[in-house]
Amino acid sequence: MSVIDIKNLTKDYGDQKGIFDISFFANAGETVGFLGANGAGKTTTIRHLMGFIKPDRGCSEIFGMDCFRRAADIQKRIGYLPGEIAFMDHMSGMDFIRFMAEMKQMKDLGYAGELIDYLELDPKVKLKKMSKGMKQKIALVVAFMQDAPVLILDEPTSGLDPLMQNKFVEMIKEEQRKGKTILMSSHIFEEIENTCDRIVMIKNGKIVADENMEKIRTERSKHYEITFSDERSAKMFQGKYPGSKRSCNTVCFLMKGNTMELLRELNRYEVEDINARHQTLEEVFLQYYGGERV
Ligand SMILES: Nc1ncnc2c1ncn2[C@@H]1O[C@H](COP(=O)(O)OP(=O)(O)OP(=O)(O)O)[C@@H](O)[C@H]1O
Repeated sequence: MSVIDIKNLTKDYGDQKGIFDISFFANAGETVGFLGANGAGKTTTIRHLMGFIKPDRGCSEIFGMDCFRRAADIQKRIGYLPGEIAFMDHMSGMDFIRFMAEMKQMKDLGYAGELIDYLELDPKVKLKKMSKGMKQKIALVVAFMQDAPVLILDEPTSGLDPLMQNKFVEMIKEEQRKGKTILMSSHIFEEIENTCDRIVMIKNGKIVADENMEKIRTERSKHYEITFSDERSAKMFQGKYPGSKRSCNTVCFLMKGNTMELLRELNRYEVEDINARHQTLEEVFLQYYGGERV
């Protein structure tokens, strides 16, 4: 059953800006990565889901409720992390967390306390004195603290250092174990690769890909970089692998399967070095969806 359902959603800001005829869903317990470059339309879509924007056409639903008409009901049931956080600067982090807890009619702040400790956050500091990363941690606490069944996270790791990004990935894995439905926007492939079941890609306000992560993982090729002892061998080898690229003695190419055949071929040359790795998610998308970066 789909928990989040977006159907033909359109918001036209003019000048080809906005989102156009967007449809996708997130099933119960699924983590969907919503990937796109700056200005692609991620925040606009997410703000529709939160009921902040009235669509020009189409609709979005969460738990079968129309996101715009039932905004108040929906917001209560969603852990939301906004892309840009409008903080009350005079408050301390803890004041803000309490304020948000009251808005959500939460009584127990026990889980919020656990999250504060986990994220190594000092919530006594005034918001106006907090760095971007500290504010992002506050936003994460607010999004996760009510243990909501649905999490909608707009660029959740923005401003976090690598250590905290790893901690965030662990937080997501814990939520997945609890069966949460998660929609998470990002322009960072690695973040999505490590956490999501499915990837929806948006470009210039339109959905250009909707792929199962497992399918991408099994279908991706390996990237080989082979350095030969001399340029002549590199040229001969390159001739047998159309599509490969050569620079001096080194040949690079993508290949799926057929490792034995490759080893037999390499056996005929003097090889100095072999480097093999899986294609990154970014490379897979560039291969399938055109040469432009997302
Ligand atoms: N209220 C608005 N009025 C006019 N144009 C808008 C409005 N909100 C967004 N846009 C435009 O719509 C497009 C999509 O913006 P959106 O914020 O959804 O992108 P995004 O994918 O979230 O980008 P980013 O990664 O930079 O946050 C952009 O060109 C933006 O300038």
